Amino acid sequence: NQITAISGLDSLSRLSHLSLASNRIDTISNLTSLPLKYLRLSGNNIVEIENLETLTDLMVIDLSGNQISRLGGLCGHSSLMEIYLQENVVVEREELLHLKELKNLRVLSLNQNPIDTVPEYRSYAVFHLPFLTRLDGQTVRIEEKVSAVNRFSPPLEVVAAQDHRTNTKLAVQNKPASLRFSTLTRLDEPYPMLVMCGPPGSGHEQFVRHLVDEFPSFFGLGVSHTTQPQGPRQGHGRDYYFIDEGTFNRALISGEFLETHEVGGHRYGLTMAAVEQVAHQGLACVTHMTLQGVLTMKNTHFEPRYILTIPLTPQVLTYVHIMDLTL
Ligand SMILES: Nc1ncnc2c1ncn2[C@@H]1O[C@H](COP(=O)(O)OP(=O)(O)OP(=O)(O)O)[C@@H](O)[C@H]1O
Repeated sequence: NQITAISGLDSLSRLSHLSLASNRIDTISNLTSLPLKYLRLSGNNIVEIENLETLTDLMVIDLSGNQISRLGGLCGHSSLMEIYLQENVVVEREELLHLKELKNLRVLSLNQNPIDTVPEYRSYAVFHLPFLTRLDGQTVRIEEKVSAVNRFSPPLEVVAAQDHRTNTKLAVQNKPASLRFSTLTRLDEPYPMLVMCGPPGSGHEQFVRHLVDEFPSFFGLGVSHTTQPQGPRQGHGRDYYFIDEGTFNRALISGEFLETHEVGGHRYGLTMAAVEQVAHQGLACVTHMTLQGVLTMKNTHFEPRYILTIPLTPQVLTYVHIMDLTL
């Protein structure tokens, strides 16, 4: 039809299905008093999803074929099960975050929107809207859900495996083979190495330092490289090798690292050379790292002993629980 505005429906106090598709409506209005469950406004000129706050029973909304770019107006509609928004102008994938709280949402269509071409859009949607069963007309497969989680919130094992794969590949490709002191030990007796780990603030770093100070004829510190700025009490080559992002990347690409990890926006990595430097002195290498670093080390040919330190404060115990420790 040629309807340009919604009006005259106020008295329909039992109206649950309404279709005003293929008209010339540009604003959603005058629906607030209706107990709508199904609302079809496809093929209009609507720019904004608005004035729907009171439609708390809404289960299906079809706004396909409009000019909509933002999804904020759908937030809070917890009874919504199906949203049709194909052929609109949604660009930003962050718009999907407005739908995160819609726990009953099973079907979402956003095909033929610019968002369609945003890299990893589907995976992003599947990750943030885990209850969806159909997205853009296709069933959401369990494999997609798993790979979306691995992409956007990967379990430590996955991060560690990827880290190990990268470092091993680069080391094999870009580093000449050389005789290593750490591998000159007998086959039945691998190079002795100790890795301390624990949640932030657990004191594993001080523990390592005490070990090296008290038993200098047995332990040597495997000093990691980091992009974190050097603190006033920290020594270059003693606590860490403090390097910038570019130097870290070059070392990574040339296959220097056994493992790398990012903590709090800073990067950390233990190089083969750092271990070799200790092995060369006939000492056992002791070092400290995060849990993911440990999991990467477990993929290497080294067979360190691992010690986990956990201060028994409630915050740290929560952290340990979150990390799902399976050392
Ligand atoms: N090569 C590495 N790989 C992975 N993690 C590392 C590596 N080197 C250091 N880390 C870890 O990075 C984290 C941050 O290091 P940082 O020196 O900032 O310690 P911190 O903030 O003082 O924390 P803590 O109190 O746990 O020592 C620590 O848990 C440290 O063990």
